[in-house]
Order: sequence, then C-alpha cells, then structure tokens
Amino acid sequence: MIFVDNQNTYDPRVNLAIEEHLLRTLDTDEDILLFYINQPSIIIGRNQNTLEEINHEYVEQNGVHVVRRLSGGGAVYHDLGNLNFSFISNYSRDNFKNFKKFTGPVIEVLHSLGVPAELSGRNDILVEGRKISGNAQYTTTRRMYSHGTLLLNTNLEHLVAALNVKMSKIESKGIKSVRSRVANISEYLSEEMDTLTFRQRLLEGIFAGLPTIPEYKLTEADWQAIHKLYEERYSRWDWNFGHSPDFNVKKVERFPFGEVEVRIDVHKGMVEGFKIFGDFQGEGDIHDIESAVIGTRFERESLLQALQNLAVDRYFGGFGAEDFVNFIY
Ligand SMILES: Nc1ncnc2c1ncn2[C@@H]1O[C@H](COP(=O)(O)OC(=O)CCCC[C@@H]2CCSS2)[C@@H](O)[C@H]1O
Repeated sequence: MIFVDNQNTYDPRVNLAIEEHLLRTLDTDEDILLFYINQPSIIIGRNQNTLEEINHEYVEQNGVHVVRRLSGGGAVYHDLGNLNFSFISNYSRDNFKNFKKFTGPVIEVLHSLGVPAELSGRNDILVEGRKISGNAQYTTTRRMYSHGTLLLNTNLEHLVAALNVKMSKIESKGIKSVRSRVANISEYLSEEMDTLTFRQRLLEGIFAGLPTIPEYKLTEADWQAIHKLYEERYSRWDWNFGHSPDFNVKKVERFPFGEVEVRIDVHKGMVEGFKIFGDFQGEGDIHDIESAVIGTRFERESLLQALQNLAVDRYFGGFGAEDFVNFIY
C-alpha cells in the first residue's frame, strides 16, 4: 500500500478531484491510501437530489460548500474536525460492497486508541450505537475506492442544522439519506487530539510494522489533471446541483389574498414545468409568471432574476417577487 499526501488541501472540490484522479489515472495495481479534511461542506451522494438534502438557508448564510461525489449513498457534513479516508484498489467482486475489508484497519487503530468502534450491519462505524463514520464506494471497470468519514471533533449542531431540510413536499426518485444519531470520537479518547494528529495516528497504525511509509508524491502533471477535474466537475453547478434526478415540488398556502398552489417540475436542476392555481384575485394573466420562470435554474437567485421584470404583486395583490420566491423555494 502507498500513501498519497494531499498537501494540506482543505477545499472539498479539490480533494474529491484528487481522489477521482488517483482512481482513474494513476497507473498502478497498488492499493493507495488518501486522507483529506474539508472546510465546512455537505457532500452529496451521486444519485441524490441536492435540494432535498441541504438546508439551503443555513448553507448560504454560513458559506458551506455543497459538492456531489461519485459514490452513492447519503449526504454527510464535513468540517475541520472530520477526517476522511479513502482506500483506492483494484476492483474485484470480493472487494466491492465489502466494507469490512476497508474499515477493518481503521477500526483496529480506533481500538488501539481505546475507542470501542464496530462496523454496523450497513456501512457505518458505530460507537455505543452512535454513528462516527459513514462509508461509500465507487468503481470503474479496473479500480475502485472505498471511502469514509471519521467524526473526530465535528460541530454536531452545525452538522444537524446543515442537513435539516426545510423544503416541503418534494417528490423525486433521488436516494434519501438515512439520518442517524451521531457522535464524535473525541468523546472516547483519553487525550485531546487535533485532526492532523489523529490522521498521523491512523497512518502509523495502518502502516505499522514497516520501517518507512511508502509514499507517492503528486507531480505537476497530476496537479494539472486534478485541476481539470476541479474545473469540469466539482466546481460546477451542473454537477453539484443540476445532476439531481427529476423532481416535483408542490406548495400550497393560504394568504390574506387567497390560497395559492404551485406545482413545479424540475429536470436537471432547471424549471421545466410551472403551474399556479388558487382562488386569489389579481390583475394580469398568471401565465406571465409561469412562462417567466420556465427554463431558469431552480434556485433562489435565478428565480428572483426571472421575475425581476414582472410586477409580481399585481398578480396576487400585495405579494412581491421576493415573497413569491420565499414561498416556492
Ligand atoms: N461526517 C459524518 N460522518 C458520519 N455520519 C454523518 C456525517 N455527517 C452526517 N452524518 C449522519 O449520516 C447520515 C447520512 O447517512 P447515509 O448512510 O445516508 O450516508 C452516508 O453515510 C454516506 C457516507 C459518504 C462518505 C464519503 C467519504 C468521503 S466524502 S463523503 C446523516 O443524515 C447524518 O445523520
């Protein structure tokens, strides 16, 4: 096994690009171990509807990154107190969906630190029934990775808040996250440890018995390829939001001026269908609003922009564009 150092990158878009690059391009049959720590972010599963997984108000107010990964499964929250590990290896039927094989060495190190960790029936590592690690895998035809989180000292209030979705009545075929009770590993450690020291302990534990840790240093060419993946995938709205499965939103609310019901069809993150019903009365043809938003991104700023040239309050009587967007989004 070879260790790859990500050279103190804390940007989740770059870290996921490094991981994908190592998976796809590094020409080796060796197993690779990569660790990464991310600035506050939500990492969405490959087949999830991003909007169903994030508290977008919290995300916008706190500058949390939202990035989609290649592997399936649910959405997780990362901050500097969370360590991610990734084992990249040759694909085999035996390795794929085999979480025990990849979490085993990590669990062993946790035991040596006095943490009574165990693999759950699914793909979580638990301590006293609480989740300290979520795991997922992705495979190409030749190679695969099995990666997981480790909650060492994450702000759990932020974790819960960031993943607390407020948007109601969404229907989609997206994979839903499985909400769990979570805990920090630090609760179980007898000494205080920061995330980098914890990483070092894992590294030494996993490579125990070897005189030196075999390491591959990322080259200039590697960084160029990583940068390309960053640009073309992980920093793009189309990947992080637009890649979501189709979904429908239905909103109904009674306002002083009457009841409004809105039904929205979203395809690849864009508004494809938009219908307004209700017993409200106003001037103007409500179809103007419908046609203004069709074809825009289903996100606050784009919706507001689309409605900019319409005097929305004319249609509903005292209900402006901002109120309308707050209602539908
Ligand atoms: N960081 C972290 N670690 C463990 N559990 C978490 C975390 N954040 C949130 N959660 C809890 O897990 C569920 C989602 O569980 P669920 O089982 O739906 O999803 C996962 O576990 C996916 C793990 C992906 C790991 C990758 C490794 C490197 S990049 S991300 C969520 O609702 C919370 O209750």
